[in-house]
Amino acid sequence: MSFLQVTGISKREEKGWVVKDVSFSQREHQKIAIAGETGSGKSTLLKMVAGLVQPDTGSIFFEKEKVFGPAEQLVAGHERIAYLSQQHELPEFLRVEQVLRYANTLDAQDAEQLFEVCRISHLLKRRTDQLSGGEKQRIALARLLLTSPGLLLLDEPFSNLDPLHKNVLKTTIQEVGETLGITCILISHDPQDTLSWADHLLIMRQGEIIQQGSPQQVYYEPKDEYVAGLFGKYNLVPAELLQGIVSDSQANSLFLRPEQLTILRDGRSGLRGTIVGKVFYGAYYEVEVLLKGASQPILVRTDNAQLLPGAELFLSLTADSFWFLSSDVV
Ligand SMILES: Nc1ncnc2c1ncn2[C@@H]1O[C@H](COP(=O)(O)OP(=O)(O)OP(=O)(O)O)[C@@H](O)[C@H]1O
Repeated sequence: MSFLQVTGISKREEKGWVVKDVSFSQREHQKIAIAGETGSGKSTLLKMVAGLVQPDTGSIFFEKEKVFGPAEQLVAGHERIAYLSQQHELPEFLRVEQVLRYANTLDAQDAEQLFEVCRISHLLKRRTDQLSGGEKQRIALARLLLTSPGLLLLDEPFSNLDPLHKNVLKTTIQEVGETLGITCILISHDPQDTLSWADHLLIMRQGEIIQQGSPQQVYYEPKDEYVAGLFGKYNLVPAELLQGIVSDSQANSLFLRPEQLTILRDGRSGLRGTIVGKVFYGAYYEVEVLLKGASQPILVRTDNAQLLPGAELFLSLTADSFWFLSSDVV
């Protein structure tokens, strides 16, 4: 049996199913991220895994033992599973070291290492009302880790953090896995967080897991436009524009991320088009190209600052393989 085995769990509230027949498994040290639109059931799923919300059906086994819900035991939760919520509440007007001392189950050396990993060693003498949001979040994380969990569940840990604090916390979470050997599941809205960190992604919609796979699979081969849109911009090139370029095109449209197209200024082959718009994003430009015969422009990523609206060009496809999607709007 897996490290974590979730089988057929569901949760119903007044308005209907919030989580519906969800099953997945996790190996020790495997990094799983959950993505999905707001209200798709991500937090409820994670709280059921933590033993904080009672599932209506199904079972959760962690390290071969059943995880009981709050209706099945006196104190909600599981002592080896830690859940870091979006609202990181710390007791007020205490020194950080006092807050941490109450939670500590580690010896002094291990606790010190943990404070280093969480980058809070310099904050121990501060009072909890003298901390930034990012510092509070790292202390709340350290407080959970002091209980030596085997599984750490992170529910939108980066929400409300500025880029600087977010980067520190991202590095911290990376090191929590590597240095302390703790297995994590992370919920995040931001594709940058999930794609770069996870080994495996679970995509939720209306309480169900609708796709799962590696970040590369989900990013380049999304099941539908809902999944595609969760991970950034994309193009659907109609099959009729691809004749002579992609031989196996079906009735569906070719799915391409903006970086899977290359602009050839002096080309003679590929998809012919005209630049109709251009936006600067710092590290790159995004140009809108209206293909010959198309009604909607497609997006192409480039670092060429010289390309201006009105320029005619050819686009070559740099995708390793082709992925087709129905272009029906979901
Ligand atoms: N205790 C509850 N009672 C009634 N409805 C609930 C309860 N908890 C969650 N819901 C509803 O279930 C749905 C899923 O909520 P959940 O918080 O799990 O989604 P989410 O994907 O984590 O959303 P977000 O990204 O906004 O945090 C929402 O429509 C929410 O309003």
